[in-house]
Amino acid sequence: MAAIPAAPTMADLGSLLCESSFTSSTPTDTTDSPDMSASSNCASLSPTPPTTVSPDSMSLASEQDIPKPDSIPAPSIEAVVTGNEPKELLEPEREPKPELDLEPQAESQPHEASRQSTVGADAIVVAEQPLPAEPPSTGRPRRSLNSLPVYNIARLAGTDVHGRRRSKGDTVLNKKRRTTLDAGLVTGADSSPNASISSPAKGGQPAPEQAGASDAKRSISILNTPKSGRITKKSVASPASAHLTRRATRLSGASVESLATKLSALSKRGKKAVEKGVRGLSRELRRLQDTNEFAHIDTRPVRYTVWSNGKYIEVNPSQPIPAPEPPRKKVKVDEKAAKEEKKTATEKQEPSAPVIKKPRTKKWLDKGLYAGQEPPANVFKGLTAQEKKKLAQAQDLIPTGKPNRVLPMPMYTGLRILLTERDFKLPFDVCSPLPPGQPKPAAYRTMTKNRFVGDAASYWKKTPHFEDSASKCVCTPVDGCGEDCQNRIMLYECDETNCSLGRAQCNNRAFQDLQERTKKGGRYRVGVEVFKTGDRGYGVRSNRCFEANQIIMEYTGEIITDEECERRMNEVYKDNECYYLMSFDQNMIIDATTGSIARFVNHSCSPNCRMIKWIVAGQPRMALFAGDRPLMTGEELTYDYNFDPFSAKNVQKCLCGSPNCRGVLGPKPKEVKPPKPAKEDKKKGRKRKGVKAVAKAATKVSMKGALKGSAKGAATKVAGKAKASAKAAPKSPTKRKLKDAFEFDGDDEETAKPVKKRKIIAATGVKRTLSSASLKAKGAAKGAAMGAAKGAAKGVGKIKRTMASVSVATKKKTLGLTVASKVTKAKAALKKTTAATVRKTTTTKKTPATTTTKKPTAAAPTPAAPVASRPLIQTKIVFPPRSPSLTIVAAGVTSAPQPASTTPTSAVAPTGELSTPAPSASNPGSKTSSRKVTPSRKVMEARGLLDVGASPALERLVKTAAAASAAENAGSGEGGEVKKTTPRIKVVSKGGLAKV
Ligand SMILES: C[S@@+](CC[C@H](N)C(=O)[O-])C[C@H]1O[C@@H](n2cnc3c(N)ncnc32)[C@H](O)[C@@H]1O
Repeated sequence: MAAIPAAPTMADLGSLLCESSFTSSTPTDTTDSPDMSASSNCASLSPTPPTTVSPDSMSLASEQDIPKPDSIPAPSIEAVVTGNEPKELLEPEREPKPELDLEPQAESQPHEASRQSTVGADAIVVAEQPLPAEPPSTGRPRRSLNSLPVYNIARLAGTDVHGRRRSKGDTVLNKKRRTTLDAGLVTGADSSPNASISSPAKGGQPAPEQAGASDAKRSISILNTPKSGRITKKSVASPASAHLTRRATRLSGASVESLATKLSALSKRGKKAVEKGVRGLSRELRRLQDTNEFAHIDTRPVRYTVWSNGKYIEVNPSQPIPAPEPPRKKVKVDEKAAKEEKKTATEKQEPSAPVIKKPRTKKWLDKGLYAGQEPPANVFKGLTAQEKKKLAQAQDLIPTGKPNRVLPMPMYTGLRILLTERDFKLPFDVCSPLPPGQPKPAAYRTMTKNRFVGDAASYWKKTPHFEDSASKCVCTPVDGCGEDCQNRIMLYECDETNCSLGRAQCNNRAFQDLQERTKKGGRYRVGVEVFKTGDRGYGVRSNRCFEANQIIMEYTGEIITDEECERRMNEVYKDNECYYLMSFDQNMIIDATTGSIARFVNHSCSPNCRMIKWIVAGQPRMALFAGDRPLMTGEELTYDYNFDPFSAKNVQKCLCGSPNCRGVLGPKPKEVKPPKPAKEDKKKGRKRKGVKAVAKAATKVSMKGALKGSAKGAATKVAGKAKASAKAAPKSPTKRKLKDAFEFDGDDEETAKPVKKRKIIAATGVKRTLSSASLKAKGAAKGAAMGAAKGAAKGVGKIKRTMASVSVATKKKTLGLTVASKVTKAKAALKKTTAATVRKTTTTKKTPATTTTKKPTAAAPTPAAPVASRPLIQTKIVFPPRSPSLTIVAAGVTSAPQPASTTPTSAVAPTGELSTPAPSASNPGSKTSSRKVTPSRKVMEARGLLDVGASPALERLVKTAAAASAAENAGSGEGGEVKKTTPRIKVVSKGGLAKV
């Protein structure tokens, strides 16, 4: 029978709709039931459009037994384009039982929703039950079947929303919407190939019908199953369901032909009918065609309608869908705890007395930043004598008694800052350590206190310092062991045994301060930390601020003898790259290989710290002190090693980076520049007027006289020696060995020889210099009237100045020698001193060294008796020969003074070199007073040693220096004007120790 494609057939529309808009909602699971998967289908899904609008079964029936469509009472399976079809378009309504709503699953397949919107309708495939065994013939001509209104234009156009059935309360739509098939529940039905909608086949339908029904079932199954889009392998594999599979694929994701395309395939009449319906839509509605609402896309979750064991179970739509419960965590509940909780909960529930909440009152800080720190009742308490003096003068600073509650100054430091007129720095007390995780040096044994090893202890006990440190200073509470404290000058720390002042008044207790500061520990109190430098291994930095001259940390280690040092160098440390050996005292060395972190302090040619040796309670101790300027947080701490490399191969390149870097770790080769400073000095001297100028001139004359006089030999010996070496150094440094270039005379006799030679040369030079100088000093011959001794003394003074030799920074009352290493000879020490002090010649008065009469030794130009004598002592010691590889860090440990913490000295050379300590007055408390033997003020003034009107402090200074020089001479056995001075002074002369 030929197909009549004139009118849109039911199958066409069904096909169209099935293809375009439906997702399956079959009660069966195609995967579970292969039969079912292939058992239902929309008849119209057949690729070939059926010839009739009736379902396939019908068409098949009509094809086979040619039943008249009219005679068909009801199709066994009817594809209905649901909606509110106009009655004239609809078949006489048959109540489908059950009804399978093929609800589009907009949620899961949005693209289908869009297709649906295009088509604008849902479709319901109704499986009518029971199906008649034989469709009764309606008697209607078959043609009339073509015009059966089996499609719903309104539905297609999407206007069925507003249709009658809905307005009449028809809930079909709702049912449809909420109908889906629960695969799980249908499983039972799935097991039966004829279950559910396959029931029509049960009726023993003829094979074709059965096949058609089965086909329809398959179609439905495919359409309705929620997994229709996911065709299982089984279904795909089945050739019978191949086309279904394709359909399903198209349904699930293939592009859909537009409505117009579909319509074009319709017959004329069908087209007209459809177009009529579409045209009938208002423009607004047409615009809304694509909306979900228009397209009846329900985005609500799909409820399920189930078929269970052949029964249709309708789910109550009003029943809310229970939200899927999250998997419960298994919590171990302690029963007891649970019971208690219950109890407390019930107790809480019991009505209790209403709690009245008190309004909170804010607590205000009413005393400023330093709340709780009341100002001291007595503002003078805790101040030094000098500070008290100042405060008494500065009435403004004395509190009125009315406490300042606004923003008080730091209670115990503010006044000090004001009194010392120091700039207030913010933040002054802030500790800023390095963050954690810094590289750390290899583990080493630390030692917080020095320990004598071997013979070192007995060596020490033999030294004069051991006894002398007990000598009391004569400071008064007014001075408070300031700069003039004899202990301070001698570098002996005050304590109860050698200082009559109490702790509060004495400012010469640096090591005690250090101990108090650090005993509680903590980074701020310690104030320093090791850090890794870029190119010099480890170093030490400050993590807080330090005042100028403040003690920072102690250099501790094992105190060993020179012999032991050598042994260690040769045996223990022979492979070491770094040595932590510090020349300490005569025949004593501190080995900090086991020691404090001070050993990591690096060298700088412009240091910001000093390493100074002190005698504390009769024990030698060494500590790092801040230089003459305060140290800021984060600065690397350095001091001048005055490094003794001992041989050329041990010379290390200096990487300190300072502008005046000497280039190598070692003493400064150009330390002494003989003529230039002298010329400058002379020029400066000529410019002076008044008393100073006269004194200058007198000095020149006296020098001349001294040179001519009988005492000239003695006076010029030392000066000449120094001059010689100074001259020799720059002359031909390349021709000489490094040692010589560095002015290391060595400890043995071999090295002593060249010194003598140089001395001779130098003496000539000095003569020349002096003679030329004296010639220029016209009219200064009055000085010749002075005695030979005086002349000699003055001559020495002049020589010293001319050759940039020793002078005293009298203005600051500090004097002494700079560093001298254990191997540095007296001459080297002398030159060093002169180099430091020559820059201060403008303020130089008279050198106390001039008190020496006949034969000033190398110590003569260094007036600070105890301090100056130390390097001399060292130089005279004959050290055993060292291994050439021996490298010792020889630090300048003996020269710098330790000024009062509140009154920092400023006697520092512009280059940052250490200043020389000032000698103090003779110690009246000492066993052997030097008062009797020191020249009187008048004598010194007459000799030009002291300016007229000089301060008593300066007078004391010069006296001490003079005494030291005299002692030097006395020790040398050559006699002198001053025979004895303070018993602490021990000088060495020609290899012998002598107590003066
Ligand atoms: C006492 S140690 C100082 C701590 C050492 N940086 C360390 O890491 O252990 C002395 C050695 O440090 C090095 N050093 C110190 N200061 C230096 C500088 N300015 N330039 C080059 N090397 C320096 C030298 O190797 C020297 O022998």
